[in-house]
Amino acid sequence: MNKGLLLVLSGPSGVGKGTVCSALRKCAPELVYSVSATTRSPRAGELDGVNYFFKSREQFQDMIQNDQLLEYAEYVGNYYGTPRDFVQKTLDQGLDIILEIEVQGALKVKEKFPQGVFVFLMPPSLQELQQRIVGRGTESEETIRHRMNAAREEINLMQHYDYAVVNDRIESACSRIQAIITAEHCKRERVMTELLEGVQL
Ligand SMILES: Nc1nc2c(ncn2[C@@H]2O[C@H](COP(=O)(O)OP(=O)(O)O)[C@@H](O)[C@H]2O)c(=O)[nH]1
Ligand SMILES: Nc1ncnc2c1ncn2[C@@H]1O[C@H](COP(=O)(O)OP(=O)(O)O)[C@@H](O)[C@H]1O
Repeated sequence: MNKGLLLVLSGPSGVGKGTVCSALRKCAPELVYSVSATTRSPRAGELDGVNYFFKSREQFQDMIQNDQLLEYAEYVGNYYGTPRDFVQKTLDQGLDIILEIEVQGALKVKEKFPQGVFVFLMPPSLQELQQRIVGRGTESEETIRHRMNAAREEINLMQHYDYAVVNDRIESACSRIQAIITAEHCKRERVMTELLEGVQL
């Protein structure tokens, strides 16, 4: 059986990763979403096991020690990580899975899974990015400053990704990501066909 596609959606905080993922859930319901573990406190409305698995620092350290995370990173004072088993099981079932993670973690996944598809979500401008973070109203002024500094560094790492998608309009960003998924499936099917036909690659 063909393995599923591992899609990594990354980009600076506030660019709209969560929003685009929510929209993708509606227009691409066949995609499976990886739920991360984090030491950050839940925001209003966030549920354990749905938005994140909320962990203490000790619990998170245990997950690291027991090799339960595919990758993890410290981001603005908190740990975030991808539970490994769920990703592996989903791919083994031939299903596509999407990881919505920050840039350091994405680059670690790339080392382990170079066959993954790495998509960098870009803001239309840095000014618009700041407006989105401020507009969301979930962060203090100091955290916003940290996140904007992190964003500048993260955008510099865009060249390590397979695709850059501008999140100007949510629907457009979703369509672009869906087109990438379709193209990657076609590419893999073609490679498989050529291999089966004994074509020299
Ligand atoms: N490396 C890594 N980053 C993650 C993971 N889960 C979430 N993140 C990223 O951590 C950053 C902060 O997430 P969060 O506190 O929820 O803020 P928000 O995404 O800006 O709303 C974002 O860039 C997330 O994409 C994960 O499992 N691993
Ligand atoms: N294409 C867009 N146009 C305008 N606002 C957007 C767009 N995408 C996201 N937003 C807004 O930007 C803010 C940050 O989005 P969010 O999905 O939380 O970002 P991230 O998950 O990357 O941190 C939210 O208030 C969201 O409603």
